[in-house]
Amino acid sequence: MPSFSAGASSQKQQFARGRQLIRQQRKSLPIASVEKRLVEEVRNNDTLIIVGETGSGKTTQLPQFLYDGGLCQDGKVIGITQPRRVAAVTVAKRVAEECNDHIGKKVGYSIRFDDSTSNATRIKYMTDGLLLREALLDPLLSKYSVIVVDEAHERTVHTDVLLGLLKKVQHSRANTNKNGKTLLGHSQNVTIKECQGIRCAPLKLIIMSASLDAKCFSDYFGGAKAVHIQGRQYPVDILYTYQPESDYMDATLVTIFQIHLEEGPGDILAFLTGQEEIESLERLIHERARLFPPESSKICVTPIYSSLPSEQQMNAFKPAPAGTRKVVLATNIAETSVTIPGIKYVIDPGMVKARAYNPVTGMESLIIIPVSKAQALQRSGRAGREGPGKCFRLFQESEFDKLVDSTVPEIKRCNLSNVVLQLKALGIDDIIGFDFMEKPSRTAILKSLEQLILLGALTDDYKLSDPVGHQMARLPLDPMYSKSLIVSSKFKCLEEMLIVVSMLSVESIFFSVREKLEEARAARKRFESSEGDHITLVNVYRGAAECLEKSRNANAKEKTMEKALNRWCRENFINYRSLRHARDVHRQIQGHVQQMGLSMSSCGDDMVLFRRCLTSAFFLNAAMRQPDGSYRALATGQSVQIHPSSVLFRTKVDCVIFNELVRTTQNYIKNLTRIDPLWLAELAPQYYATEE
Ligand SMILES: Nc1ncnc2c1ncn2[C@@H]1O[C@H](COP(=O)(O)OP(=O)(O)OP(=O)(O)O)[C@@H](O)[C@H]1O
Repeated sequence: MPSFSAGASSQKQQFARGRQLIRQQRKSLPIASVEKRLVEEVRNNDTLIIVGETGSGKTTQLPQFLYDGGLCQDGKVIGITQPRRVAAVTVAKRVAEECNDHIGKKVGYSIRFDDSTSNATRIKYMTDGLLLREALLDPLLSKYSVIVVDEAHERTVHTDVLLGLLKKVQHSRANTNKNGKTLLGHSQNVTIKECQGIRCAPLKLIIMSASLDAKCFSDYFGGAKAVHIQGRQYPVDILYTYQPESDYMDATLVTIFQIHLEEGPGDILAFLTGQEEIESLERLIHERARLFPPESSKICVTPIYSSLPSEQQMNAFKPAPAGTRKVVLATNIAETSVTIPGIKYVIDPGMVKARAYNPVTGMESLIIIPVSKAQALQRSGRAGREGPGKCFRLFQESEFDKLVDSTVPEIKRCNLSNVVLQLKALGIDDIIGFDFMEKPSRTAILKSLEQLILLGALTDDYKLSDPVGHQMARLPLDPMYSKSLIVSSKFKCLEEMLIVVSMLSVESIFFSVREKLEEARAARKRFESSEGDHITLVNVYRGAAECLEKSRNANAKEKTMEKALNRWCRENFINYRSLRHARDVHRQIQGHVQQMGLSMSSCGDDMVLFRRCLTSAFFLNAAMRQPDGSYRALATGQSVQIHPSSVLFRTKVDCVIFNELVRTTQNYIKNLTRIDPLWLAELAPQYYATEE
């Protein structure tokens, strides 16, 4: 059938209709009626807390109001931080569209490894982690007139550090105004020097969310004013189950099909806890959908989770093909801020994967726990954004009442090494005395200081070491991974370590399907190394690189090469999405290490050298086999088991290093490599050597 395109005049009409629609939508948002008042409040208060229902227009409208109200004079920028990359990108694109402009001009976004701003950008969406990094170079954040910390209720570790830092910056800028000279940190010369002589207008700070405890934030900011925006755009019906659900995955599957068969048009958004759950549910949906007669309406599934490459994440935001119902399977990255077009139904099983930390042992792990009331509210708020919606909570109403109001701030349940390293790099020396909104425990801070000294990032008197500490602070990675790259450059195996760090930053490189378990096992055998998972991952990455090299040599175009890689992945039961993401991360980190001047080198087939290097980097995560067959983590004394996904599962190696501890029914260690226990004292004498 021939395809037709609209003529120029009809295109113009369509465009005008689109603009008209956006204008109407903006006008109908609850926040629109209080525009003047909000701008006034921001003028009159240096710090303001804004609370308003999900979808009331806070994230997209407030920055535009402030821009129109003249708060970007003198080329200053309004910065809006988001806890998640996907929100920063999609909201910025929407606001650019509302401003009838291209992204990167008046409105832009900046996230790690992806900057879409220019000198013309006045409204800048970014992740909170990125603003922290900017503060390393510009301690007064002098280009910003206003900073909006959005979704502050999430209390991610970055948000909490940022709040403490912004409080300090506000104070410093006020003082700079008076004396023309200020001091942000207590001891770092660079910071003092850079701040001298800069005169900045006071920094306006706005804390925003649909579900935050305004009093708690107001107290922290010296009695800051809180403003409540009334009203929501569309109603969302909340439905609960009559009975408790024992298997939330199965309950989600059943609910998806119940909606598909019984409810009117509209897309579905279901929240799961991680990539593995999402991929397994995706398969189950496809299997069940095949049982329907071919003429019935179709389902199209799009996953969205943090380790999915950005352009694949964006598929969730595209409309489903005509006659199809879109089912978005998401982790909590789609829980706040985002508007996914088409979504009318939300399914919330009420569970989330969260970080947990034991400050005494210093061990961090991931556990699946019930969501908080604030999270449940945010999830239901993803419906009702373009029309009335429904939220199916897969638990009883009485269970909802038992949920905690808000999640324990991440800063209280994570390893603080990264936070401490960043604060040190910002010139803040007294970590225990730092004005955190909620102080992490003293034990946790001391533990991380100790870890950073052991990793060589801090000197014995708690100063950032030169060059290692400074280099580690520049890498956007967990300190242990940053250290592994620096160490590997000395061991002359940076190439291999770069692969390992990239592959470890994605979930589930291997996959298998129930009907093809044997085939998958055989395929995996081709990559397996009896030395452990790290070398196995290197083998997979190199196998993929060889496949790409072959098609490059055959002069294939980029698209054809990707297709060949996709095929190779399928044949080898490798997760194509994860591998692509790993290649992406690889490219980005490679850029960083090259900038730092680390020399690229490969150990070739000398895997003893590489295992020694792994030992030297991850010595804090070593475990020894016990007579009963279990393992004991040497740093913490915890009893652990090898995870069934490891190539070393069911082997009897004496000593291993590992990268991850997962707590389910027991403590499992994942991503292991066999090492010689004698290497520990030799390569990490600061930790293992005993006095003679
Ligand atoms: N990408 C988009 N496509 C279509 N409509 C959108 C889009 N982004 C926002 N909207 C519309 O703008 C409204 C306001 O969105 P906004 O993100 O500003 O609300 P919010 O108050 O910040 O919500 P939340 O607290 O959930 O982040 C949405 O409810 C929706 O109607």
